[in-house]
Amino acid sequence: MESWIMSENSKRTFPVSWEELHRNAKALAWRLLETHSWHGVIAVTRGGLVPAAIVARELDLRVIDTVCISSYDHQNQRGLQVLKGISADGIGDGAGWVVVDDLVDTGATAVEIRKMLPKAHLATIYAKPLGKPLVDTYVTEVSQDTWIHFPWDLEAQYAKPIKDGARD
Ligand SMILES: O=P(O)(O)OC[C@H]1O[C@H](OP(=O)(O)OP(=O)(O)O)[C@H](O)[C@@H]1O
Ligand code: HPA
Ligand SMILES: [Mg+2]
Repeated sequence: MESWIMSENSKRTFPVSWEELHRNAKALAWRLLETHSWHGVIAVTRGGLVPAAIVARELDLRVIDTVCISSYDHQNQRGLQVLKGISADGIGDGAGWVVVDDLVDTGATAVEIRKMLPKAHLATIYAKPLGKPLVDTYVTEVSQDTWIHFPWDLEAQYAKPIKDGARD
């Protein structure tokens, strides 16, 4: 179930459950099915790994490559590092390939992917306004001041009652 909380740094916080992530990744697969017949999936690690697995399963794609890009330490953006480029042969400019990431925020990662794979189709589950123009397909837009917490970064724990100010 969706819920919104304000964190200490006054960003909106949007925790996403496994179920919601699965549902949204399947929604992304439906949109991609309508767009094209794909050669394969390129996952942007690490956040794109789980969404890419779900998309690959739904579209029956068995060829999966990764690009490894890192630019945040928790919520702090720093210099973007490309840790690994494309590995598979024959991907070329990316035409016919779908690149899957969990979200686009400022768009810095998407810009880097466009440099590597100018003709690839870039798909994310979530999109914030700054990065939205850089992706071809996404499922859900959230505001720029929202921080999305993905299920792999969460654990179940005690939550204060709403009356005590924990939630909106
Ligand atoms: O649009 P941007 O401002 O570039 O932000 C989006 C990127 O940031 C996160 O990755 P991160 O660098 O945190 O690495 P991770 O996927 O390993 O968590 C996220 O998974 C996207 O790839
Ligand atoms: O909102 C976000 N959530 C998780 N990782 C991120 N990386 C950039 N923005 C985000
Ligand atoms: Mg990432």
